[in-house]
Amino acid sequence: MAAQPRPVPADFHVFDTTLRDGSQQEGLSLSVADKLAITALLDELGVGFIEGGWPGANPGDTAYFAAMADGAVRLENSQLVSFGFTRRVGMRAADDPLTAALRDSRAPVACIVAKSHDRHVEQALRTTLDENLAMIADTVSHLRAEGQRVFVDCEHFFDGYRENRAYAHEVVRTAAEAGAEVVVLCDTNGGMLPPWVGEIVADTAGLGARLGIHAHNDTGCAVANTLAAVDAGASHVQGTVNGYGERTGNAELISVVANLELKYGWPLLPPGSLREASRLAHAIAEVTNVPPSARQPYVGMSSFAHKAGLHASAIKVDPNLYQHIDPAVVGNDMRMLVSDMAGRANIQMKGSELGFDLSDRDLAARITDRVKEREADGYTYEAADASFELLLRRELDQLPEFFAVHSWRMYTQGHPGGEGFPGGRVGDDSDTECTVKLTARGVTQRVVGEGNGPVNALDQALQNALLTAYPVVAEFGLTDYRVRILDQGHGTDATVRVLIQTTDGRRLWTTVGVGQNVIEASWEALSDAYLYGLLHAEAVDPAEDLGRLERV
Ligand SMILES: CC(=O)SCCNC(=O)CCNC(=O)[C@H](O)C(C)(C)COP(=O)(O)OP(=O)(O)OC[C@H]1O[C@@H](n2cnc3c(N)ncnc32)[C@H](O)[C@@H]1OP(=O)(O)O
Ligand SMILES: CC(=O)C(=O)O
Repeated sequence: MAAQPRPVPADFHVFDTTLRDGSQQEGLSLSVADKLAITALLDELGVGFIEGGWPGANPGDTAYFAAMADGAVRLENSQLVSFGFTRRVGMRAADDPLTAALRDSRAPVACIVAKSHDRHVEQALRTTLDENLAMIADTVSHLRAEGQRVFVDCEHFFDGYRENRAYAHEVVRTAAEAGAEVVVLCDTNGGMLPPWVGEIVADTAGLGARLGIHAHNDTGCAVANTLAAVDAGASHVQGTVNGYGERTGNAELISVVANLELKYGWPLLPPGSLREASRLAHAIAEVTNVPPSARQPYVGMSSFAHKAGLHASAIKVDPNLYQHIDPAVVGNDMRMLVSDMAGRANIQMKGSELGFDLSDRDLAARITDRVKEREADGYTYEAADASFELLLRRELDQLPEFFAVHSWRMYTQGHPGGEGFPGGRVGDDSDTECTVKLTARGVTQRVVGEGNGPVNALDQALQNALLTAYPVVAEFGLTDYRVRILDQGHGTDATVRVLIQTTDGRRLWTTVGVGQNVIEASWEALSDAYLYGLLHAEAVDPAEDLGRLERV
């Protein structure tokens, strides 16, 4: 582990702006209820400050602060922060309704954004450099007098420093002298690199103000820039969970904190909180409805997923050989992937994860070869764990026969004005039905399913045909269906891969099918989905015969 550069600064601040800057992300929109839910999760994570939004800027944010003031979420670890800007040009802070909204929010802390780049003052604010300083001093001292702690975000600080260092420093000095507790240096356009940030923060630290850092990720360096600022003297870090934010986002706060806790050895969150980080990051993603990135450092699904055979063979001896930390420290898990890059070790470890003893070298080698053969045909097992378990059981002869399919047939008929006809209306269905003949628990049936498309009809037919023998299949439902052409350029006779995700309301599983006929590939994935679901359903015994009732 890296050497500790210096002891943790006293009263180091972890400041979350998921609800304010995070919600400036394209496609992310939070209701008041969403914001309250995320507030509770952030408080559980244990960040020091939660910037909840901009009271007075929109009714939702005003309602959120009113709800917080009414005790909608009782904060155990965090302090609520309301965001706003300096008073308007030519006005008194005491007369500015948006400044009053900060106080009325009843948040104990206000964070106000101030211009610190001379060109922005003159071109965007359209005022003089002196008036901007007066706006900062007036707003900070007014809010202090009203009883709020005040942090100042210096917008475009780094770009401003490069064009007019003296003025950028004058802004920091003015804010601090007026009573700002922290002056936060913002890389608003996100164009900085770590050495530049380090140099500018070190130079600015000479002014004596307590400094913070707020970095955007436009160069892909937001977390690195945040750490560079901390190394140079910043003792307040701002960021968002899952890196949400304007354009390419903000510094990802869990990465920042995990780096400082685990690499520098600084205890920043309450004891035990970091172990909840993966769960909380995913819970927040559920609320924002933005799919979490699998490759997100520390908390992503793939952060500790191992695919290469060489990695797996070393990990079998000691997981730390290919992992920078123990995943449990951030509440994540190591996962072994099975693919054409697997060696015996991947297969053995995945097998043991699923409860199979594959320690026999020849057996493991045979299964590895089988996986590679199937992957060469287009199957993918890293994306379809359920199909891998079925393959394994088939190889081990440990797959009970839940049902035997004798035949299936698909019938689909279009009509003018319906789907598939030029000018036809989407949603005006063609007639699609599927007939399946199968035997389950001794009962043979021929059953028809209708659907709004072939896969839906297949699913309906299979479910109807299994219901008598296994009522539990009524709980199975498709949640995702993906088709990918594997050999592009082959036109309509290309090989396709179908991935189907299924749920029984408690868990999700994915199965794969491959073929030149998309319906056949779908059938393979679908029937394996039902097979896997039955295999893991409670109290289902395929050997129990329901009587040799032939219903054909
Ligand atoms: C870098 C950041 O991300 S800071 C956060 C930015 N977030 C947001 O903008 C989201 C919320 N914003 C809003 O809802 C609106 O922009 C409001 C309510 C704040 C202001 O709305 P409006 O009054 O209609 O003004 P509009 O957005 O068009 O322009 C901003 C005004 O604020 C002024 N302004 C910009 N920065 C500052 C500042 N730091 N201090 C004071 N005034 C400022 C601009 O000069 C402009 O003034 P003008 O109305 O005289 O032209
Ligand atoms: C304040 C802020 O969000 C920024 O400068 O990026």
